[in-house]
Amino acid sequence: MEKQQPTFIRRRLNSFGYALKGISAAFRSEINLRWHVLSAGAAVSAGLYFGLTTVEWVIVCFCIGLVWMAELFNTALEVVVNLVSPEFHPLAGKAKDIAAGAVLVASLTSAIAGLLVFLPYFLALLQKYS
Ligand SMILES: Nc1ncnc2c1ncn2[C@@H]1O[C@H](COP(=O)(O)OP(=O)(O)OP(=O)(O)O)[C@@H](O)[C@H]1O
Repeated sequence: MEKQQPTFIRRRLNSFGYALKGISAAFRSEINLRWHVLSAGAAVSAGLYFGLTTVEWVIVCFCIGLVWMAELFNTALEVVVNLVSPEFHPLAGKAKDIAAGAVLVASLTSAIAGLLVFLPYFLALLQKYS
C-alpha cells in the first residue's frame, strides 16, 4: 500500500516544530541568547511601566527580533563552521568573526533605538522625583 503523504497543514506544523527545536537548542547552548532574553524582558517591563505608544512598541519588538535573529544565525553559522572546519583555519575564524560582527551591529542598532525610545521617559521620571 502506498504511504500517505503528510498534508499541507501537517508539513507546516512540522516545520514550525523544527524551528522551535532549533530555537530551544540554541537557547540551551548559547549563554548570549539567555542574556538577550533577559534584556528583552527588561525592555518589555519598562515599556509596560512607561506605557509606550504603538509605534514605540513596534520599534522595541523589531529591535528584540533583530537581535535574536542575528544571534540565531550566528549560532547556526558557528555550528556549521565547527562541522566543516573543526581544525584551526583562517577562513573558519573569519566566518565566525563576521557573524559575530553581525550580532554586534544588531545589538548596537537596538541599543541606540532603545535609548531614543526610553531616554525621554527616564528623564521625565527623574524630573518627577527630583
Ligand atoms: N576553526 C577555527 N579556526 C580559526 N579560528 C577560529 C576557529 N574557531 C574559532 N576561531 C576564532 O575564535 C573565536 C571564538 O570562537 P568560538 O567558536 O569560541 O566563538 P565565540 O565567538 O566564542 O562564540 P560564542 O561565545 O557565541 O559561542 C572566533 O571568533 C574566531 O576568531
